[in-house]
Amino acid sequence: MENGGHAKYRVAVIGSGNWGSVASRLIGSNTAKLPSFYDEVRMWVFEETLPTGKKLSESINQQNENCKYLPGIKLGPNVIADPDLESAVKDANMLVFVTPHQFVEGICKKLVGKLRPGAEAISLIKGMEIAVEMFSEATIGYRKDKEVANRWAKLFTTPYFLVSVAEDIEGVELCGTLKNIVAIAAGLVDGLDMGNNTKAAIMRIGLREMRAFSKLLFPSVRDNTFFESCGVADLITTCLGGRNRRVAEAFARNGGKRSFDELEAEMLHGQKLQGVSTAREVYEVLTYRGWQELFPLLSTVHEICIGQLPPTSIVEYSEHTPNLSIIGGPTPFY
Ligand SMILES: NC(=O)C1=CN([C@@H]2O[C@H](COP(=O)(O)OP(=O)(O)OC[C@H]3O[C@@H](n4cnc5c(N)ncnc54)[C@H](O)[C@@H]3O)[C@@H](O)[C@H]2O)C=CC1
Ligand SMILES: O=C(CO)COP(=O)(O)O
Repeated sequence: MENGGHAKYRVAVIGSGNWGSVASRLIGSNTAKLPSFYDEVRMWVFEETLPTGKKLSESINQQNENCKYLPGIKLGPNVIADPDLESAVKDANMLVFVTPHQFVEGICKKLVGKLRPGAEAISLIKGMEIAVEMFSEATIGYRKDKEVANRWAKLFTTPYFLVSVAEDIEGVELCGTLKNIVAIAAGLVDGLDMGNNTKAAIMRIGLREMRAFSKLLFPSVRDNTFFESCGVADLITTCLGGRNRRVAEAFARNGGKRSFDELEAEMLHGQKLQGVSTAREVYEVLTYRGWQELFPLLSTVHEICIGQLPPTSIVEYSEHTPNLSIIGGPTPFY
């Protein structure tokens, strides 16, 4: 019998970028200790050839380290890189999705019919400095089944990484998604040397728009979710230190003359920005629903990213947007 007659869980991580590698290390450290999990964690690697000519997956397995996306950090002996998606997931009953969001659809299509019956999945949100074991935290959103949510929390929790659960899948997901747009706005403010007061204002307005947009789309979204780690804490950390912020700062310093794509490739060496594409996707929703004027910050970020407005518009949008008093004042849904 497995685990004294109780179910035993096998984990596969789908993705091996910066956060994917951190997550695999964290999970591997727990599965090695917890009897209800198999030790081995398979990490699917989107295969790349390194400048040395070696395959990334081979290098990870030889060095026990992802030299491209998380250099200098050992992943743990039970983390195995696997470039074959089907082989990586075939025995797993707990799947951790952690790829840039633009690749998820293609990956899911390839997984159709390949998974174990009853396999559960989670999509990861936030937490970066934990690779060097600095204190951090995260939130898991769930619907109804708290026992399942708690099992996932157990898989991730360590003394330096605290994981809580919130019964609000949409709210947790939207926090993690929308804050990347606000981080672009924060980076623009940095690139324009506008200082901390302006940046704090942008973060506050951004948080309000995040909450309002989430609640308009999904009335079930809870206010409290925005005070969890996935909300205000994730927003602050991304606006202070993240990749979206950093590239947006460079974009503003270049007066918007070099594109985000170009700066991403130059500055991130294969890592991917999420804020620019998310801003576009959210803008499509805003346009479709006629909500643009209600969300001037979210709209303006997209218009700046595509070169329709200059970076300075991030603090000028109130002049362009007739309905702007809404940002400062109460509305039915803010
Ligand atoms: N890095 C962080 O601090 C955090 C990241 N996240 C989220 O985790 C997700 C993954 O981000 P990271 O692990 O940081 O990735 P990353 O940005 O460090 O690396 C990009 C990854 O995409 C892969 N890739 C490139 N082309 C691909 C393709 N065609 N198909 C599939 N994969 C491809 C690369 O091999 C690499 O693994 C993103 O949605 C991100 O927003 C969430 C929380 C924290
Ligand atoms: O949470 C993150 C991505 O979703 C991390 O933020 P950055 O990509 O801005 O570093």
